[in-house]
Amino acid sequence: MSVMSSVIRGTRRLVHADPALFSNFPFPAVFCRAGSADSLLTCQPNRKFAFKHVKGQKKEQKTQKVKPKVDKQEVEIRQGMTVAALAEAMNRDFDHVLEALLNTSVHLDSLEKDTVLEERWIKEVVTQSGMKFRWAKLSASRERPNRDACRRPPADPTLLVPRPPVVTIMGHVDHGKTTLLDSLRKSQIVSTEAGGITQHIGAFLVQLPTGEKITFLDTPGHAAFSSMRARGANATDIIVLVVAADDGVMNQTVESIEHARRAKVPVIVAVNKCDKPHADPQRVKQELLAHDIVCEEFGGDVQAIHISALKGDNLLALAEATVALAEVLELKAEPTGPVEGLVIESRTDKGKGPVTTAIVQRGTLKRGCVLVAGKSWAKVRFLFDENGCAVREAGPSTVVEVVGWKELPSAGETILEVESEQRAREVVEWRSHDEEQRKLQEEQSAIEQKQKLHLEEYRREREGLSHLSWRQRKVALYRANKTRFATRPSERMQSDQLSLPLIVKGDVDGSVEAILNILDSYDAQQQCELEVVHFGIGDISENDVNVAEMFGGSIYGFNVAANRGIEQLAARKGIPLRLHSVIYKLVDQLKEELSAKLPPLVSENITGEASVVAIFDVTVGKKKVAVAGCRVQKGQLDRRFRFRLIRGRDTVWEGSLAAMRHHKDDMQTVRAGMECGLLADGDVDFRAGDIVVCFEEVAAPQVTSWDPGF
Ligand SMILES: Nc1nc2c(ncn2[C@@H]2O[C@H](COP(=O)(O)OP(=O)(O)OP(=O)(O)O)[C@@H](O)[C@H]2O)c(=O)[nH]1
Repeated sequence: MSVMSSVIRGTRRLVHADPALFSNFPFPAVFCRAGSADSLLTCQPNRKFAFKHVKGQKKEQKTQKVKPKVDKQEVEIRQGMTVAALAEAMNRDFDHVLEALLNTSVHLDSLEKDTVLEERWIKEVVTQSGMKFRWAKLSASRERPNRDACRRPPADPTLLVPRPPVVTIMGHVDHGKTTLLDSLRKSQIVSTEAGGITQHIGAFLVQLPTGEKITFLDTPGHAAFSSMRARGANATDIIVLVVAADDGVMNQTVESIEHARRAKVPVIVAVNKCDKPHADPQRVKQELLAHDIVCEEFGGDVQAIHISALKGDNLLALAEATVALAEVLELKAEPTGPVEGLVIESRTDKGKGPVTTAIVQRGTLKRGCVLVAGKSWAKVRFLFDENGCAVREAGPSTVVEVVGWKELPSAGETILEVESEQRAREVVEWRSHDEEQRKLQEEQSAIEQKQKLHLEEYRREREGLSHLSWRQRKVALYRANKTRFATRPSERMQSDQLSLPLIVKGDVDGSVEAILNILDSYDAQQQCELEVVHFGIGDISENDVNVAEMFGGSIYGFNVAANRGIEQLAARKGIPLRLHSVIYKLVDQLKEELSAKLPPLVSENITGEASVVAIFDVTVGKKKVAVAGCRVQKGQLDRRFRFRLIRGRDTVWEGSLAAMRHHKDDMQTVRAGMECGLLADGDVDFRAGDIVVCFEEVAAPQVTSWDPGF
């Protein structure tokens, strides 16, 4: 129960009080009647209540005014303190802070232990409690010396050695990227993929008969994974743009060209499916001109190789073109010194723990190296190549799986080698601190903004109540706020607004990111709110089910499993558990779930129209009522349906009929060309010349207006 409500409900009864009487007390005071004697109940900082007789005690009050100052308790305060932190700093409890804010504009019932308080309220609580505040030496901690790790300056050119190109294959869905990668590494990935869509970034090394090497990154083709592709492009030296010769330039072909341009990466065109009867490689090259990809035969510098990924035709020519371009680019890196690289993908492996696919960009990665990436660090325990074989080291342009991370770094993070575990901890700690400070500042300004709005609202509310006494005003405000309290997060489920809280789980970081990116496009909040309350990597856990239960939400998993126990738990709690391995099926089901939440759409089906020809008065019981004599002009009138009376452009009545007759017979339906008498259910002022429309109300299921684009 809130402090305010406990006050009003009489736990501490309010009687009239003159504020001047207790202006000297360190804490808001309230009067109450204790037994028969009028007593003043003051709430002292130590939260013990002291009773003092009011009658004839002016002398005593005067004495109090000149009381020598006692040493006030000092409270260390800082920006962004939560209610709990302030209470702890004051050595008081949560209720004490609430009570200190009782007569302020702060909405007490919206305060939780972890609510961040505005600076002036922190000060208010301290001074109201008869204490004094001292700013904590926050600035010292905020201005901590930067202990971050960063990339080294460019290497001395004499230390650089040639390195293999890192190549990303991009292109429109189904144009043959996976088949091309598959042919290049002679494996069978395409047949094992769920739904035929590549799900995460892998990588492998191709060696030409002449000894040159190429590192290929395997980038998913589906639209949902575009951020993953963009990341691939950023780690890449060359992009092989696959365009199907029978299909030509499509949306994602253009998107891939844009990625390449943004990342300033040169392109080689692989005109694929040239074995098909309707293949037209010339058309592809012409269409590419419109996107500033000018192939060599049109006088440009972009190589275009005609291939058949399926049959393996001309793949060597493609590889040779890649190596030739790499030579022009003079790709070099420094193989010594601290390692620098990039996380291409990250996932949690049941046996190995947090694992990343990483591309080495500088230095040579070895077992035992200490790495940092984002806010996690690793002492490299194992390195594996694309075939799952353990390797001792990985030089520039090599992609390896790194095992040994303490936490899972995110895809796209920079990997940097540091000298020791201690240094890694220091970097991670600094980054966490830095992020925390930044978050705090953002939160603080958001809170201040919110509180400003609250204050304005509060002032507006008070303006209307200025004629009331202090006590009446409090009661009125309390009553007015009751409705607002009813929509606190915990009670929001009772509000009219439809909502679908979601828990999203995925196998790898990139999958979760892809799903969240799709959810970002959700724009049907006015129909049903969609709120991701929790997301993460890994199989569905008991915690996920509990969170879903708490929020009344559904769990969506992508490429993850739920064991029998979890399934049973979810079923017992009535939590929808939706597991998918194909992204568009997941989205389809989400759209279905959203649509199912919407109320049916009621539409009107007009069945007939009649014109009012004359009005007759008939007696029903003792009452005279008007019957409209009509001629049906179109369709038919049906007594069971609803009717509308139209005069000129206005609708003057809408409702049901009490009776519909043809001559003396009660009719269920009356068709076009027939005459009938209509008696409305209720008083209706029919007039000759009015139009009567009969319509049926049809309820149809509503479909969410959200269109994620596939
Ligand atoms: N005839 C012919 N078919 C091909 C060729 N390359 C790919 N295909 C077929 O085209 C279809 C799509 O190929 P994928 O390799 O899955 O295409 P993708 O671009 O990787 O597709 P996503 O992973 O969905 O982005 C498959 O049925 C392949 O067998 C080719 O050179 N010739």
